[in-house]
Amino acid sequence: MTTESGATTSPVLELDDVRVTRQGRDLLAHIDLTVRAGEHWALIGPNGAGKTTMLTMCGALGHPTAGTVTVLGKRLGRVDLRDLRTHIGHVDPRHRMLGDNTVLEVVLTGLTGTSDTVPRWEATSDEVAEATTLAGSVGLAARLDGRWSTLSQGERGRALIARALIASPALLLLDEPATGLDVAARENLLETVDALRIAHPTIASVTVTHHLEDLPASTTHAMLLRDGGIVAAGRADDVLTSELVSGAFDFPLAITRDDGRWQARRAH
Ligand SMILES: Nc1ncnc2c1ncn2[C@@H]1O[C@H](COP(=O)(O)OP(=O)(O)OP(=O)(O)O)[C@@H](O)[C@H]1O
Repeated sequence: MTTESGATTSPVLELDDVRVTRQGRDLLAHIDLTVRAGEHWALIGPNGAGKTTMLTMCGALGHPTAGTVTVLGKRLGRVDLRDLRTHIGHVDPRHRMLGDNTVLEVVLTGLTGTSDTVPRWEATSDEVAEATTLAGSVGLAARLDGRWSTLSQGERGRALIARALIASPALLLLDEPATGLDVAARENLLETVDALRIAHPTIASVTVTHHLEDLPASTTHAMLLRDGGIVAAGRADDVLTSELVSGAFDFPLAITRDDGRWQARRAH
């Protein structure tokens, strides 16, 4: 992103020659990534390519075996992981809620960074107002009192996005946000993501998916991963081509983009 003065903003997230080795095997190697404010990256690759491992590094949930991860100029390893995480909103549809809290309570747990309400912690009236506004912005205004156990998968996904946003993160990580959603719920979710990117223009995001159909139209950049390595990375239209995506999935695919959205079919 370029500011009005023409200066390029400093990166929100930087991975420099990252390697992750587990049980003697490289799950990721030679990974470089720079994400700037206002950029929305898609991380795409087949099963086992290393997407989740990479999101773990982006989210400061673990240390790389080699290389560096820097979030907002702070280097992982030099500062406390928990400090870095306060700037990162991580939306994982497999998120486990401990108690059967209401949507409003779930959104407020984004302020305490916990998976349940904290005893004796009470939100201020401003915080409750903000949580209410955010729940409304993801289409949950009528479900504020709805309990987690009664929410649909799509509603849970949207509640988790509001939960992530309440901490005003610089970086939003979305781990397969459309998984398990029916087509209407997916379209609602993607519209929500597009809208929040307009409402929060400086936020940066990284979204993991196997399906190009699950990418919001507001995606600006993409990285293709295969076997723990980068196949291609850069502007979405340069990376999400039939040739490069076919290479990443080792399968002949024809990629089209219509009205901002992508589609992948077998190439004949
Ligand atoms: N702690 C670990 N120890 C050993 N191997 C691991 C560990 N975590 C992940 N792996 C392996 O690393 C590879 C990459 O896993 P990862 O979950 O990052 O891939 P992915 O691209 O997210 O896959 P999927 O699309 O199936 O979710 C897989 O082969 C997985 O089995």
